[in-house]
Amino acid sequence: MIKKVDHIGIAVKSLDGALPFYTEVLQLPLIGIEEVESQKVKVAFIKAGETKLELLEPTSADSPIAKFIEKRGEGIHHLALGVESIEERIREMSEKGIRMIDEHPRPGAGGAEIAFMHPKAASGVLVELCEKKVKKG
Ligand SMILES: C[C@H](C(=O)O)C(=O)SCCNC(=O)CCNC(=O)[C@H](O)C(C)(C)COP(=O)(O)OP(=O)(O)OC[C@H]1O[C@@H](n2cnc3c(N)ncnc32)[C@H](O)[C@@H]1OP(=O)(O)O
Ligand SMILES: [Co+2]
Repeated sequence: MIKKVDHIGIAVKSLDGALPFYTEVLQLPLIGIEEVESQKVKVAFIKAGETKLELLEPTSADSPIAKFIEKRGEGIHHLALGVESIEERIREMSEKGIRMIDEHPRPGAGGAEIAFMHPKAASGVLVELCEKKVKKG
């Protein structure tokens, strides 16, 4: 069911302010930066050995990241688990009575499909299911 920890999401006020610690101090490679409009975030993926760090900057005041930072300050935001057949995984979770934020996958960064579970279902951890769609052809 779960292939790996795909990434750890970290809420930051600004990518410019947060990136140097990871890329210069820790010397971790920056994979890329992209905006995910539907989630109102700009994200920077950083390679960290077998997994990735995802720094998330809010792109509007009503971004979930802006709300999170307002309430809790910068810090670890979510845990993203790599899965296959994300639609089936969501169905499985719902059948197990797990409270899902997303009943259907939504577009995520890097062409992934993502779906969030409610933090209450996972002892206060926001868990993201993430399926990397392999580009055909
Ligand atoms: C694109 C990219 C990608 O990977 O592809 C991404 O990751 S996008 C990443 C950004 N997108 C998302 O996060 C989308 C999913 N998130 C959401 O739908 C929402 O942020 C949410 C439902 C988790 C929380 O919404 P909210 O803050 O308005 O709701 P509430 O304030 O009522 O929060 C409900 C309860 O969850 C808690 N809570 C809120 N956010 C978190 C969090 N990140 N981790 C753990 N607990 C959390 C609150 O403290 C509260 O607990 P208590 O009741 O005890 O106070
Ligand atoms: Co994520």
